[in-house]
Amino acid sequence: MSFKFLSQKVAQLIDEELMGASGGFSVDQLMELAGLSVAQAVQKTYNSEKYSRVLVCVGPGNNGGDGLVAARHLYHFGYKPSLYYPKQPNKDLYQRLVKQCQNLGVPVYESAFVSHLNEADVVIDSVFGFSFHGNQVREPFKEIVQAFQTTSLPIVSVDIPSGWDVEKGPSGEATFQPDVLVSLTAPKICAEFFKGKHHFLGGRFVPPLLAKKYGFQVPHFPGADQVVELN
Ligand SMILES: NC(=O)C1=CN([C@@H]2O[C@H](COP(=O)(O)OP(=O)(O)OC[C@H]3O[C@@H](n4cnc5c(N)ncnc54)[C@H](O)[C@@H]3O)[C@@H](O)[C@H]2O)[C@H](O)CC1
Ligand SMILES: [K+]
Repeated sequence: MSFKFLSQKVAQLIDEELMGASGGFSVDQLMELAGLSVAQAVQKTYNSEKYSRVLVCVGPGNNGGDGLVAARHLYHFGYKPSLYYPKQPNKDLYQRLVKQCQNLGVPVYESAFVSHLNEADVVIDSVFGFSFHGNQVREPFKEIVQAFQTTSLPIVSVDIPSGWDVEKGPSGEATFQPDVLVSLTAPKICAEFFKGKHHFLGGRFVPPLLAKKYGFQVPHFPGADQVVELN
């Protein structure tokens, strides 16, 4: 199936429509399904024996929220997740998601990123999603993206490899290639520059009429899977 890639603007419009009066979803619901997709993509790709230590890098927006949800599911899937969360917004939803992880004994780190990275087997990049803008990554996230540039660990990027231009792709200080990309709702234009091993589509919540309105199709997801691998 040929795949339509969404522009940043359309991705934001779809997000708003899904969470508006016509869509009826709450952000909690979409984030829960998005985060579950990410956890399932990790489980399908990385064996929890060999890749048990998962460092989830959490950004300041909803992309970060997806990572918080994924961390919780990965714990229940038998992984040993930890959170690197250097800038925790004062927002009820994120605070509840962190609390849910802390109740499972998931460690939450706010500094010494590289030392925690060296303790991990796989890294989840849930720093920035489709609202990233500008060609400079501001601290405290610059350090994370710079480490993504040089680490030999497998990286799983949620929706957008963080620091990439949402449309132009690798740019400036973010030219790393994640092993896995989990596009949510539909791939964004930058996904055309993805050269990693596995491209999954997650976010199994798009009504066909909404997809039709924005000119894309929802592919067949196998059984009860929350992700489908795109070729
Ligand atoms: N329907 C869906 O597809 C859903 C997608 N989800 C996820 O939500 C993100 C988009 O979330 P949003 O809160 O709009 O923004 P981001 O998380 O992408 O990050 C924006 C955040 O980052 C800051 N920022 C922007 N540019 C920079 C920069 N150059 N340097 C430093 N900081 C920057 C900005 O201030 C914001 O705070 C989407 O990608 C999906 O992952 C939902 O979870 C579920 C529904
Ligand atoms: K990301």
